[in-house]
Amino acid sequence: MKLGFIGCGNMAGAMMGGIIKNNIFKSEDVYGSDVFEPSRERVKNMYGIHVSDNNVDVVDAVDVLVLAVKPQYYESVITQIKDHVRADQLIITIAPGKTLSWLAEKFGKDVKIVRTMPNTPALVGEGMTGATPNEFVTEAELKYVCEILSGFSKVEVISEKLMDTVVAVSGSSPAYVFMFIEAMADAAVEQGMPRAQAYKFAAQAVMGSAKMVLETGKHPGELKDMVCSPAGTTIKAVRVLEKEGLRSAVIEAMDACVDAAKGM
Ligand SMILES: NC(=O)C1=CN([C@@H]2O[C@H](COP(=O)(O)OP(=O)(O)OC[C@H]3O[C@@H](n4cnc5c(N)ncnc54)[C@H](O)[C@@H]3O)[C@@H](O)[C@H]2O)C=CC1
Ligand SMILES: O=C(O)[C@@H]1CCC=N1
Repeated sequence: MKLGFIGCGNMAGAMMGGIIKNNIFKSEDVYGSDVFEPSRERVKNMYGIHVSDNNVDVVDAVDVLVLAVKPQYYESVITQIKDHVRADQLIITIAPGKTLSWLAEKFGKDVKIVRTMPNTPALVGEGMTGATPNEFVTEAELKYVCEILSGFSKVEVISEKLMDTVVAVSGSSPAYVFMFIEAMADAAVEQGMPRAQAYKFAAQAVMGSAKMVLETGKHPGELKDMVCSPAGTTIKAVRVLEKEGLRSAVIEAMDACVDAAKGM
């Protein structure tokens, strides 16, 4: 089997890395096309894949095709490739807002599509992906696509109506987490800690906390309570975070993210 990417930017690169490292595909079986030469050179040098400036070359060469361009280029790319897409090919999309019905209309024929939303922690093998198939994808094909996605992430098959939520809670959320880490590190630097060390402390605390949620199965509130000693340091910080509206800020930010996804 051969895998192709149209668009070889940040997200495609992160996906390729995990897929090749975990031997889901060998580099000689991975193809990528991009209009921008530095993008092509980057993935060629990093992963040793075949690259081309012609999207149709990639469509013709592969069994599974990932559309990894920005949402605003989806329509022109689909127009360019639709006559070359074969009925037995699997198409994976990664753009927010591009629904299965929108995609079906643009392809104008029966095409097997799995709509997904990955995230950039794929780059370090810790991605999270939501996936939803259209009616032409068999159970075995969906399982196969999930195996590919597992090369760089955990995978959940979800109903399409939750896809905009997945954009907010995992597609975009690494950006909010990076801001949180940056803010904690700024505070530590203010207190006198060297910056590199501050990032290490803050990032490891976030990673360990996330692992506790995933591995203990305990409610996040219970885990928070375990940190808050009576009359201790943490509860003072928690009080300020509540006063400054941390929860509300996060919820409003994610509502804005969902609205933006719906508008694409
Ligand atoms: N960056 C992220 O965290 C995530 C991105 N996505 C989605 O992944 C897709 C790609 O995003 P990024 O990788 O971040 O963007 P990017 O800008 O890093 O990469 C897109 C690539 O597509 C190329 N390109 C543009 N027009 C093209 C065309 N007509 N034919 C071939 N290549 C073309 C560009 O030269 C660029 O290298 C988008 O739909 C985005 O919404 C999804 C989840 C997370
Ligand atoms: O910001 C964006 O539009 C893309 C989709 C999810 C993450 N990045």
